[in-house]
Amino acid sequence: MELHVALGKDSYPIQIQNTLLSKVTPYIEEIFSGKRIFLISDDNVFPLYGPALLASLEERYRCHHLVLKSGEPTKSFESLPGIYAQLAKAKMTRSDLIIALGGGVIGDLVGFAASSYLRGVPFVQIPTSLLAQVDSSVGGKVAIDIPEGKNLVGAFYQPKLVLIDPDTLLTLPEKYLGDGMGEVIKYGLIREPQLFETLRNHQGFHDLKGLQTEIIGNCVDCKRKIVEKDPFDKGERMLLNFGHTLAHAIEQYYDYKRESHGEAVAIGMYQITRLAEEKGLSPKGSAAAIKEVLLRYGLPYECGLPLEELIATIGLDKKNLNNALNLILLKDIGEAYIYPTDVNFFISDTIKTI
Ligand SMILES: NC(=O)c1ccc[n+]([C@@H]2O[C@H](COP(=O)([O-])OP(=O)(O)OC[C@H]3O[C@@H](n4cnc5c(N)ncnc54)[C@H](O)[C@@H]3O)[C@@H](O)[C@H]2O)c1
Ligand SMILES: O=C(O)C(=O)C[C@@H](O)[C@H](O)[C@H](O)COP(=O)(O)O
Ligand SMILES: [Zn+2]
Repeated sequence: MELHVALGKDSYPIQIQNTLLSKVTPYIEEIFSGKRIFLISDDNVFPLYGPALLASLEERYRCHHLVLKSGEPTKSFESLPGIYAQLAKAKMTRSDLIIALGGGVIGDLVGFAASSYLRGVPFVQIPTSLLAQVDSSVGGKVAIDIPEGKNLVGAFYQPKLVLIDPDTLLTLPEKYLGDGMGEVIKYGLIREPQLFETLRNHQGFHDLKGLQTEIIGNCVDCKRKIVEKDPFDKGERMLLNFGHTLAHAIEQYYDYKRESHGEAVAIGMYQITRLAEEKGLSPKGSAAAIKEVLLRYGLPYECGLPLEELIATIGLDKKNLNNALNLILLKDIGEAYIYPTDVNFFISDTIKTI
């Protein structure tokens, strides 16, 4: 499947196809006429896919590479000096190309490094986790986490090309398939009721066999349409943040070391809907429907944190504009809306912990 993100001069193609990783050069050639490529990956992904990918690229390009420690803490300020130093050592210029090979951590971090080194070096996303294939590799949000909050330092910087090979999911550990399903369930809830129905009728990622590539395409296409209308997150794109106000606060609370992003989003979607139901802002029964599907995909719906512990971080949410906190709530399963409010929304007589 081929999709195209139409963003004027920042437009780019997305290829989704099995075994794609073994034949990337023609796709790279279409968007890049330079000579030098710098590939960045992590220490789980590189040993699996890096050597073969580099070998094929080296037939045509001069290649350099850097392997970073895997895990969310790598998506931090501390990783940047090392990346910039290696890019400088390789004499990378704005007419060269950076490739991010890995999950969302590598995509977000490398994308941010690419956006800032020389004020912008072109980059390509080759996502290898389910989460990165359905969500983070598309749309150009690149960022690092800081102790004060998730993704608080970043940029909008679109890749030149996204290459998605669902076969890489064969080596992805079960836990991270669950993480990706957190974002897949999000698409079902905000915009894709039929997808949600399909998810409701299956049990776990493996049970979706035969539908997996189609589901990845469905999610990417859903995100593509939203990003094309609102690339800079000023309105409709905020819907992609369903569950994320609480998710980001939970991740930050545990210093990005306990709940992974997909798990935190799962908890965030259920808990915000529970609060919204209590206030009559979402239909009764929607939180229960979310919980049922989360459990089917091995995802959590609570983490035992007192809500009041999260209020200060919620105040830093990026959807907070002109003193209004823009929450994303469900009008129905498959339809989300923006609800401008303030942190008092999170003060409830009955819901004290999430
Ligand atoms: N930019 C966006 O729009 C956006 C969207 C959603 C999430 N995110 C970000 O993405 C990050 C989470 O991404 P993630 O869940 O991919 O985490 P991750 O990058 O940490 O990858 C999860 C784990 O899987 C390993 N891995 C990846 N692909 C593999 C493969 N094919 N085989 C074996 N192991 C593999 C990684 O080494 C890592 O250990 C978070 O920082 C989140 O904020 C960004
Ligand atoms: O692309 C978007 O827009 C999203 O909100 C996708 C989210 O899944 C993703 O986690 C994103 O990084 C969150 O963005 P942020 O602006 O809230 O940091
Ligand atoms: Zn997310």
